[in-house]
Amino acid sequence: MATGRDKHASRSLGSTLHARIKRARVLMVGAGGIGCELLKNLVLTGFGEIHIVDLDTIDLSNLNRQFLFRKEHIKKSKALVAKESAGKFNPNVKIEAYHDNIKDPSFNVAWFSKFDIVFNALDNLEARRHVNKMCLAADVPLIESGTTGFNGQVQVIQKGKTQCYDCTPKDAPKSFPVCTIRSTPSQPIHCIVWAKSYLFTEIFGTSEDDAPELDHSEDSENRKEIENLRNESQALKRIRESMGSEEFPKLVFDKVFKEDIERLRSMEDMWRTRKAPNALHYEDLLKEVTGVEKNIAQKDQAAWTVTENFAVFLHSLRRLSNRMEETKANADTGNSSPILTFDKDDVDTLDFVAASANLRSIIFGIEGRSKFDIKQMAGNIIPAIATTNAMTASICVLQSFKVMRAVMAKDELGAKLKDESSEKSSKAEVKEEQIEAKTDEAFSQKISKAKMVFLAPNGTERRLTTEGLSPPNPCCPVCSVAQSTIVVDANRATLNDLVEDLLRLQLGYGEEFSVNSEAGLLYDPEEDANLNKTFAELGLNNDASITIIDDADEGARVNLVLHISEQHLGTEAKPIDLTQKPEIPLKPKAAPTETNGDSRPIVTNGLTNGVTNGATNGLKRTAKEAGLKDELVRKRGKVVAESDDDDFVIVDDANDGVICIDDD
Ligand SMILES: Nc1ncnc2c1ncn2[C@@H]1O[C@H](COP(=O)(O)OP(=O)(O)OP(=O)(O)O)[C@@H](O)[C@H]1O
Ligand SMILES: [Zn+2]
Repeated sequence: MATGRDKHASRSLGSTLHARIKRARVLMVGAGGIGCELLKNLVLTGFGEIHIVDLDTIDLSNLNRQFLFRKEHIKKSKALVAKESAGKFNPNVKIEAYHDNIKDPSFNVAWFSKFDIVFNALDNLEARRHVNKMCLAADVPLIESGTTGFNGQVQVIQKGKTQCYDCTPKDAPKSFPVCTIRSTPSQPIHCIVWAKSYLFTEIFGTSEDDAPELDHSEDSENRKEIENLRNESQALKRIRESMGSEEFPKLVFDKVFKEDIERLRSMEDMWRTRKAPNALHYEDLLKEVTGVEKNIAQKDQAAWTVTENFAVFLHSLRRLSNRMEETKANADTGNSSPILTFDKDDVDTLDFVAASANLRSIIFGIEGRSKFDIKQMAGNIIPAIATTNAMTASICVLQSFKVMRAVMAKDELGAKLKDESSEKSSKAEVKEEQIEAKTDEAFSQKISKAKMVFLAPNGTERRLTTEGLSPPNPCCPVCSVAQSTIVVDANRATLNDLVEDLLRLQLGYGEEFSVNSEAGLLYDPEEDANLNKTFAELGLNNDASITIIDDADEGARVNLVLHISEQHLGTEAKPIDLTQKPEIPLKPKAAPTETNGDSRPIVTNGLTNGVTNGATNGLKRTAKEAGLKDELVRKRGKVVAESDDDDFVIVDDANDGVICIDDD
């Protein structure tokens, strides 16, 4: 019988569901904007055991919405502080915190399978995809959520029953052709991307090729210009070597704001339909720079003049160069040169990018932007809205009740059928598989009540819409796959053993297929350099998985995911073997999923908390169409305790009203 602190939750949910929730073990990945809200909800609902994983530490800019954190927590682990703060709300809940990356191999399939539900509260696609994959492998339900500004989204994912995170394509990342950025900018964003992904990285970072904003797909059409641009980058790299010297700022300035511009200007064809750029002159600007206000860089709302930009450029370049020199001097290993990365909250890097972007804009006759605007644009910032995170987190919990009901239905029916089968063993023997099928049916029925929920602005109001869950996409490269475990003696087994013996001989693969690890391609017919390497040399250790993609023209099979179980096998045994021969169905013919040509769905770059799934029109429907009931607030006293339907009732016992939220 629930008492005290449990009473409200128990009466709202019904004592059976609430009792199960108290025994539930859940995992929450990410303790940021959504995570803080979600953890508070989970703790107050009474989920018995909550594990939190977050790799990050608390930053000043988190405090406005991540309310479990205070000023004194800055630089401390998000996971640990979230545990401390939320633990105080309900001492009956056990919380475990890990300051770690969820992709760490210690969080393996066996670890994931210990949870009843996993909640994603992440901000990037890569981590989301990883958790999606792990939950599929461990057969644990996943509640995926994301927000961008006023938009929020929650998706329930269950292996074999619903779409997974990768069943639908994601929006392509925002990128620009290299030539637009390097030769023919026409908008402020082009100059900002140039300053951040080209100039800054060439001088202080690694290489421009790493920048996701740069799209190289049109390179072959502009071969000559791309060659010129490559030479320019090389020349800039050489200038980088004189960092710290007196003439360094002038060398950089003359290179990128004068010489490169004069070269571009000389290409008359380029400027027939565009305004030609005008180079800037260092000496002219230097003469005027003494007149610039000292604190100009702090005036972040104003558009700076050319001289003001020049002053901020010089000053930030000096600060960044000094930092590089200091890091170099303090570095233990003298060989590798230090690098800096752009961070919107690192004022030196922001000043440099803002001033450089504006100087380039001036050259190309493009309107300048304030430092404040550039911070938003360069940081891909869509402001995080605390209320969106709070609403989204609460929807996650409402959906988790439906999942828990499905888990309960399965458990209860399973126990009942097992009892029956043991009691009346000879007469009404219920076979193991029949029990499995029946309990699975009970689970499916219940989980079908879960919904995909969208939150969107509607004028000055917020609108919630729902959509039924879709079945898995039969062409999904992540969930519509065959899986198996292989035992591997990692020091003896080579990639060739896998390709020739296991895949070709035992499983009948033809010529056209590829072997891929999380890190990328290991083998295909054109890439055979790794064949003689052992699994150990390739870093394929225990719990890693590899994906075999069948590229046969006819009769290609679905992707095969092989989980590695590392074992020392005697020298007389094969160094690699299957534990069980997997059934690998053929790929369906029609391919409804749009892909980018390498069997991976098109992806978003996961801005802010990254709305989870771009492929829906759910936001366009009205609340009525979506089946939302008008009557959100009901009369006091209508308590749905012990009920098995899907009404959620929040009961306020203090005689001041009962609010009943029907989320069907
Ligand atoms: N691979 C990962 N493993 C563990 N935690 C992760 C991983 N990737 C992201 N996270 C965490 O997910 C959380 C996402 O929260 P949120 O989107 O609010 O991000 P933030 O960095 O706190 O804020 P913002 O990006 O808006 O400045 C962050 O705390 C982040 O550290
Ligand atoms: Zn899928």
